[in-house]
Amino acid sequence: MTLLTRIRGPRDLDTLSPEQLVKLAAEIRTFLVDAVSKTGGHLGPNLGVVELTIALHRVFDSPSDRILWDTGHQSYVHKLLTGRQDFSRLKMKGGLSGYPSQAESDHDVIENSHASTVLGWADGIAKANEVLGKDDHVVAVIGDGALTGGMAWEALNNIAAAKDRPLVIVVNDNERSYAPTIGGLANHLATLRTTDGYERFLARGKDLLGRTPVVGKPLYETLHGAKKGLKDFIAPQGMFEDLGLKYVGPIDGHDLEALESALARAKRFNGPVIIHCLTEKGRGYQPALQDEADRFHAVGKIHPDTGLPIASSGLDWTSVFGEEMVKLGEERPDVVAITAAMLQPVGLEKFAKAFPDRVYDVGIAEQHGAASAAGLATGGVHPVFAVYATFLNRAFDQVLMDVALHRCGVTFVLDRAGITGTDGASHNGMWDMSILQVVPGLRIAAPRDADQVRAQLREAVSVDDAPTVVRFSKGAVGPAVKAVGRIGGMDVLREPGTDTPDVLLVSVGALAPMCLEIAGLLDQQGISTTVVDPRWVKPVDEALVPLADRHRVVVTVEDGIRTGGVGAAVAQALRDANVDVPLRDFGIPPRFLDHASRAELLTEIGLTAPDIARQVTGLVSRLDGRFDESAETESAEPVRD
Ligand SMILES: Cc1ncc(C[n+]2csc(CCOP(=O)(O)OP(=O)(O)O)c2C)c(N)n1
Ligand SMILES: CC(=O)[C@@H](O)[C@H](O)COP(=O)(O)O
Ligand SMILES: [Mg+2]
Repeated sequence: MTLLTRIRGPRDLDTLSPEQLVKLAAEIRTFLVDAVSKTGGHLGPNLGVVELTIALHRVFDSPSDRILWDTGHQSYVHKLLTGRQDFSRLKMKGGLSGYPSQAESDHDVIENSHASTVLGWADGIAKANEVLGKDDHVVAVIGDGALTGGMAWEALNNIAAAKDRPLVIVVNDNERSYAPTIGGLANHLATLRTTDGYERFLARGKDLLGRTPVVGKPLYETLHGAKKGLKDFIAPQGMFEDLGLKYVGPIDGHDLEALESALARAKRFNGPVIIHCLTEKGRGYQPALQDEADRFHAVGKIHPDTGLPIASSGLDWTSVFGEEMVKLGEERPDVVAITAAMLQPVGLEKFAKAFPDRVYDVGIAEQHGAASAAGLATGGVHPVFAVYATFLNRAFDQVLMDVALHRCGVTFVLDRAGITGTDGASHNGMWDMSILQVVPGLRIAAPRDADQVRAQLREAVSVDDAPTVVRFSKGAVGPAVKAVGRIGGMDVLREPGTDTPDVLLVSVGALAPMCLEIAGLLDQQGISTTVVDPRWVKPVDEALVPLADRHRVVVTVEDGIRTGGVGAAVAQALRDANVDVPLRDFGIPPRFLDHASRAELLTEIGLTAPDIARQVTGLVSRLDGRFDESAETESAEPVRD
């Protein structure tokens, strides 16, 4: 029986002595390394918040007091202390989410993994408490990386204005996002970090002066009484104080006593207060062989003792992009790159090494990244903004009104496009082909394999008067899919074998192998199919409508939301041309998908070859006047509304 197994809820922490709390922290670290090395997950961030989370749950009374986590990837310890200690299926279907989950616990609030939102939430909950006369506390934990996001400063501006509205902000400062956090804010935090902590100075002063004869005691009280002046003396006026926020720190984020003391003081403070905690990402984990540059921010399954990955994923989409970017960088001195604090995850590490002066890490600031890209293009260079598809959502207006309206030649490379799965609903890159459909002039490429990534990236950066998008999936690249012909701008992947084909199957991006499998299954039903890959899915290829007119049915298959997606755009093009051919569009339902593997989710939403072939067979049978009930069964869609 370990101390950890005795903790069934936060109040069980109250029974532990200081020595037991230190032991508990050690047990939690051992648990995290053992569990997360088996499942994969955010090992580093959680190793860094063990003491902080214990102290938070001892000082505050969750769930009546709200403890909110920015991005939520560092909430494993919070889960362990709030009754969730089965990590055997972490991030897997039916197992614990890798982020807070209201369905899992009343202790959880913010489920989405998009950074920099926690202060907005906290501001709102604090206002609601005020309206309802509730004196519950609100605590927001935000990382130094998330603090570089613009939303955080919009919220701080509001929070600082309400001097009598209690709100505790814990800055979890481990100096890194994936890599070291960039920018003026990071520099300012570094200054504060090096300042002799107010608490430490007082403690040292008390100790030093307390030891001197009587004269020492009054002097200490005098100093303590003049703490404002003292603070000015020992800590430069930080911008937080300039904003009107009480600043407490820096606090050693691994010293339980110091943490509890600071949090208890903040709890009594009748206004917004910032606790600046210094933590170490990956603390306590020094595997023999692997010194992860990103301090084990997000690991796959690893050997716990070496830190090395259990399995390599082979050639992945990200690497193909990264390699081609280096070649482009050599050929095109005007090509520059932008990342939002994710240089390595988006594949720009090699480009940065080759061209250190032509890559910009803007912090977790996608909106700024997009607006800055408009400036870069206007200034005469061609920016390639590499970003996860889901994170571009928040920069939609900048793409529309800064980049597209001004016809800027900017290329957005969207990694993790389509269903990613295990990081939960907010990480699926499922919205880009829908929301970007409405951007005038913007073109979208969906490469189907490695060769097409290389080719379409080059086509994209050759466009200097409009935004271009190249979107591809997460993980290993699928097999090369060769074209057998070309119609307009579209690659023909499979000829129908007849002059009067039944189905035109429009295959989008990485789903090409599945679309060829669908055509094979239809073949077995005597249904002839032409498979085309439009390559550029926006705008709809001019040759697609006349081609559709030569078929009985059009089918589109995309790894994106159906609503407003490629299928919808093709349907509109057919309507605009008065081509009356039935169309069935297959894609992701417009709902949030609970965490599971990509394969499990594709199966659950019916985005598989057998499911689609069955539905298309039913459609064609109906056209032939034969209706086969078994042919069309609604696919299970256990997704959350
Ligand atoms: C809008 C957005 N952009 C990018 C990411 C990817 N991301 C996840 S965690 C992380 C780093 C967060 O750094 P920090 O806030 O300091 O937390 P730490 O991991 O250091 O605890 C990033 C960039 C994200 N979750 N949300
Ligand atoms: C929390 C966050 O947004 C990232 O750390 C993300 O989880 C990484 O996703 P990948 O594992 O797909 O790179
Ligand atoms: Mg950090």
